[in-house]
Amino acid sequence: MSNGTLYDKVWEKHKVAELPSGQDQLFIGLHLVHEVTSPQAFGMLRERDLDVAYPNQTFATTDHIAPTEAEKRERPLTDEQSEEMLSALERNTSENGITFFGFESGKQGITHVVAPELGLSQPGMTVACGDSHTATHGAFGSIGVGIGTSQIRDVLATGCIAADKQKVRRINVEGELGEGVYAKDIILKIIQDLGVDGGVGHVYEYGGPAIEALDMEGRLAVCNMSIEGGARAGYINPDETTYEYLQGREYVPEGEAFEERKAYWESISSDEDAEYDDVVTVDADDIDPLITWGINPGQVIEITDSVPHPEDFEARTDREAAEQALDHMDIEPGQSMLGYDVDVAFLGTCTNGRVSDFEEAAKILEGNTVADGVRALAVPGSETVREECEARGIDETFINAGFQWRRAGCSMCLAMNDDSLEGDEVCASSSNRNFIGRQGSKEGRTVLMSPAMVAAAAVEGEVADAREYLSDDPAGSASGVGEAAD
Ligand SMILES: CC(C)[C@H](C(=O)O)[C@@H](O)C(=O)O
Ligand code: SF4
Repeated sequence: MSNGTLYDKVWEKHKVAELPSGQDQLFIGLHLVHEVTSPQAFGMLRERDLDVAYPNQTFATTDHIAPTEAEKRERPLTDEQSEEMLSALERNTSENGITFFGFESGKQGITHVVAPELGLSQPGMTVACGDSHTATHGAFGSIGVGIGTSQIRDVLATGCIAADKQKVRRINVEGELGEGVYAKDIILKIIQDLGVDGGVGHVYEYGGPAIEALDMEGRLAVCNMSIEGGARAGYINPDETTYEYLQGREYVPEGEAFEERKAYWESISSDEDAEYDDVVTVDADDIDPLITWGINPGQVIEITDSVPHPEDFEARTDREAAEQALDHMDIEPGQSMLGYDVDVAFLGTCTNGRVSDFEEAAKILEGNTVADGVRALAVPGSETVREECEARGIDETFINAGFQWRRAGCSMCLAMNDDSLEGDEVCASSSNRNFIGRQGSKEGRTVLMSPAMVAAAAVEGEVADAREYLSDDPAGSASGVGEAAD
């Protein structure tokens, strides 16, 4: 194929058959499993006396229910439902010969953090997981899809799913990010431009100079939130950054085998003259840090802008959503989000729980302390991330600033463990969803932002512009930054 996209090529290589339904039977190369969505699927296999078809291509970890306080990891877990899910996963994986990265393994963490760092996610693969953020793995140039329970059953039993091929939208991110502006801001900007439903029926191919300039961790953050933009998956063509990242990782072959694999990886990249169903351009030069003001990730503004009026939206549904958001967040149209009081600062998740995220935040925290009354949580995305941060002394910066330094898991991203908002607390969060009730309290309020912005909010006790802390000019002020960015 000379004018194909990566999506076309990888799809064709994994297509087993066309089904009478019109869907394709797609072979899945890597199946990732966690404790929340898998127990029922394993149960279905057991009922039919079926074996797991490809145990060697299936890897499990525990993340959503994982307690993040070391002493709460003792078994049995105090929360009965969590203990049940965890024991079920342990039994299901050991009975079926599936590798499980549990607490004792030293590799436990969020599925979408663990698989990339171990080198399990590789270019040209199809990756499936019973989790909507499986798009994350597309950062390597793979097709990562979130699947439901019956599809988990299908992958376990046959290695395949029935799937609809999507259209491909190329998103060119031109220019260069300014200081204090990150991958998270790129994806929030894309969602602001295209909307939370803009990607429906599509996968997003991200490219252009600003994407190519991102390291793998930044690319993972961008692809992670494809689903928040409504896309079925999101990916970035593999390049030297990808190959360099992969080399030497536990599940990546070495030597000649690596070179062979690399030749395949290069062959599946989108061709220069690939045809797309749609092409969109975003200019990275113009992006200021973004923060959400509402209750979905599309209700987002640049920090230098003010909260919109419901009348600014054309569609009635958007106007109503804006009214509901203003009411829930207790904010007024036209106001700035700068100065919005924050009770909790939460740094972690499969979007921004990697070493570089903690590193960026630590630059802001160095020599500063968390504001009085702010509860600040740093939750590494995996135990490997935690150990690396500790080896480099990054944890010290957090602890000295007044953050709690925790063990790995999803934590307050959706509060399936003990980490939860209380009452109408406001949380400055590096996560990916700000839906009502998402962080464990119905009245709780979530403001999504980059890790650096979370750190600045923790120090100020209110939403702040992290760039003030990064300015070389010690006299640099918020207004100075604002003027420069206008
Ligand atoms: C619990 C899980 C199924 C869910 C998902 O699918 O994404 C969770 O990870 C989330 O982020 O909301
Ligand atoms: S960190 Fe959040 S978004 Fe990611 S898998 Fe866990 S709950 Fe889902």
